[in-house]
Amino acid sequence: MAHIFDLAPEISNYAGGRLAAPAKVRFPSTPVFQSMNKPSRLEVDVFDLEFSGTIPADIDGTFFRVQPDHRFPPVFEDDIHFNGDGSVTAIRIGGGHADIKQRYVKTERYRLETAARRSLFGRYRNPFTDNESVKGVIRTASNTNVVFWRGMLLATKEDGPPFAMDPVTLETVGRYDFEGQILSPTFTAHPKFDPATGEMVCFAYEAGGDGADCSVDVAVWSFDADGHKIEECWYKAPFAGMIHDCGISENYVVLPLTPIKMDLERMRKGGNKFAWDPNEDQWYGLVPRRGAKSEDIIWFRADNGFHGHVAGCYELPTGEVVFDLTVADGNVFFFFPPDTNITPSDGVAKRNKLSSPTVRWILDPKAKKTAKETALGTTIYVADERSTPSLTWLTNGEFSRIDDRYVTKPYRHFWQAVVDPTKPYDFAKCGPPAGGLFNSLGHYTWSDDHVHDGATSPDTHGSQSGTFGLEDVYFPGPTMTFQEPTFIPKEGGAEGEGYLIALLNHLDELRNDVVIFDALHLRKGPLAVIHLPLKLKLGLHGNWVDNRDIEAWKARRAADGDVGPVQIAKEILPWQKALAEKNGNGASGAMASQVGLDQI
Ligand SMILES: C=Cc1ccc(O)c(OC)c1
Ligand SMILES: [Fe+2]
Repeated sequence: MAHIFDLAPEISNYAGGRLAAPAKVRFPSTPVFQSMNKPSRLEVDVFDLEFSGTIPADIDGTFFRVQPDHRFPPVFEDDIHFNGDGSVTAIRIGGGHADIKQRYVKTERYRLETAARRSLFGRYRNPFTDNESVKGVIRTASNTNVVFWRGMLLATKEDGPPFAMDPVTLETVGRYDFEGQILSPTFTAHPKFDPATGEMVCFAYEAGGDGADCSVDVAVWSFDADGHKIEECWYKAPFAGMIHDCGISENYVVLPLTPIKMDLERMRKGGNKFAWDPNEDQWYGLVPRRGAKSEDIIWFRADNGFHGHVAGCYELPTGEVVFDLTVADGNVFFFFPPDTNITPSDGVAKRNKLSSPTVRWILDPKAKKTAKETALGTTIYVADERSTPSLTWLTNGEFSRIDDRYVTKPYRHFWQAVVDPTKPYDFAKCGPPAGGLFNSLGHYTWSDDHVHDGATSPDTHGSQSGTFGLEDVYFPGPTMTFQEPTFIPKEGGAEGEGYLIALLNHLDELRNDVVIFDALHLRKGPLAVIHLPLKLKLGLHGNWVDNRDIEAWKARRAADGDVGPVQIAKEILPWQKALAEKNGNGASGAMASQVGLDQI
C-alpha cells in the first residue's frame, strides 16, 4: 500500500536553495529541521502536568527558557537553527505541581511574517538577503535568552534590542528600550545581575551603526535596581567578531571575543554573517565597571579557541580577575566555516569531535599594555604578555551555570550539560544527536585550592590540565540528552543548596521531560521527572524566577502600583531614523508601522 504522502507528490519550495513560490508550507528536509529540531510551532497551555517522583514542596516559581522555532519555511533552504523565531516556555512549579505555557515572542519580524504568511527575513543576521518590504525593520528573532528584570521578562538575541513579555501570561508587551535609555541597535543575550547591588550589567557589540554593518563598537552599561542607567562606556574591539557571554566581578567586566569574524562583502554577496578564523587569537576585553573611559579597555590575547559560556568571575585579594568559562579547541559553529577568501580551510572540525574544557584565566588590570593600531585604523590597548590558561579542567561540557547568588564572588560549584563519549548511545533508535551529544549533567565542585575566598592562595600562572575538584555526573541512558541546566536556590541555603532543573530530550520518542535534581547530588538521579506531552525544540538559555518576585512586581507594575506598567519603546531607533532620512522620508510601510505595531 502506498504511504499516504506518496499520494501527494512532493514539490520542493526551493529553487537553487532559495524559497521560490511559497504556495505551501513545507520545511526543508535538512538536519536543521529534523529529529528534536523538527519545527513544532506550538503555543501551548497544559495545566497540571503528569510527573514521576516528587516535586519538592519548597519550589515555588517559574522556569523560563527560550528556543528558536522557525514559524515558516526559511528563505534559504540551508538555514540554521539560530535563525528560528523565539518561542518562550514557562514551567510554573508550585505546591508540588507543574504547568506549562509556551508563546512566541511577538517581534516585529513575527508580526510582519504573520501578515505575509511567509518568511521575509533571509539569512542569520544578514539583511542583504531580506525581502525588500522589510528593509529598515528590526529583524531580531529574540531567541537566545529570557531574563527577568524589574517585573518583565526580556526576550533577547544579541543582534537586536530586547522584547518585553508579561511573565505570567507570556504576552509580548513590545520592544523595550529601557525607557529610552538604550538606543543601540543591538543588546546582549547575557546581561548579568549583581546580587549585592541589584544592578544589571549589560553590553552590546556590533553596536555602532545599524546593528548589521560589522562595526567594531562595543557598549557596556550598568543599570541600578531602580532601572536608572548609571554607567555607559563605548569601546573598540580589535576586529568584528562575536562577543556572546560576559563575566562580572565586583569591579570589572570581562568580554570574551571569539574568532568568528563578520565580513560586509561576504554578507553583501548573500553569504554568512560569520566565518571561523582558525588563525586568529581568542581575545578578552577587561573593563572597569565604574567610571570607565573608552581607553580603559585592556585586550588580552591567547591562542585560538572557541568560547562557550561563563561559569564564575571574581577578583583575587591581589586585584587580578579570575574568569572561568568553557573554551573549545575548534569551530563549535560548524555552520560558519572559514571563508576561503580570507583563511585557508581548517578542515571544518565537527562539533562532537571537539574538546570543551573549563578554562580559568587570570587577568591583571595592572598588566603592561601597548597601544596598537587595528586594521580598521582604531587604537586599542593590548596586554604585552600573551595569556595562557591558569588551569584547564577537562569537564567536556557546555552551558555552565552557577548559583547566581555568587555572581561576582568566589564560588565553589558549577553545573554543565556534559558530553561523555564513554557512555553508550543508541544510534539505531535516535539517529545523530541533534544539538550535540550532551548525554549527561555534571556538577563540579572546585577544591579548596581553587576557590580563593580569602582562605586560600591563588593559582599560579602555570598552565595545568586535569581535574581540579569533585565531579558528580549523571547519565540517564542511551536515548537521552540534556539542554542547559538552571539552578534553583533554596531559601537561606549555602552556595549550591537547592535544585537543578533542566530539559531532557528523548531522542527516540521525540518528546521532552523536565527533570529536577538535588543540585549537590546529581548522581542520585532526579527527584522529579515532569512528563511533557509534546516535543519542544532545542533551546538556548533559561532562568529561574521565584514566585514572590513575580507577584511583588505584578503589584508594582499594576496601573496603581508604585512603578506602573512597562513602558515600551515610543520611537523607532536612531539607525532607522537615519535610514528613513537617507531615503528621503524613505520609511518603508513596514518601518513606519512599527511604532503602532498592534495595527498589523
Ligand atoms: C551561543 C549561542 C548563540 C549565539 C548567537 C546567537 O544568535 C544564537 O542564537 C540562538 C545563539
Ligand atoms: Fe549563550
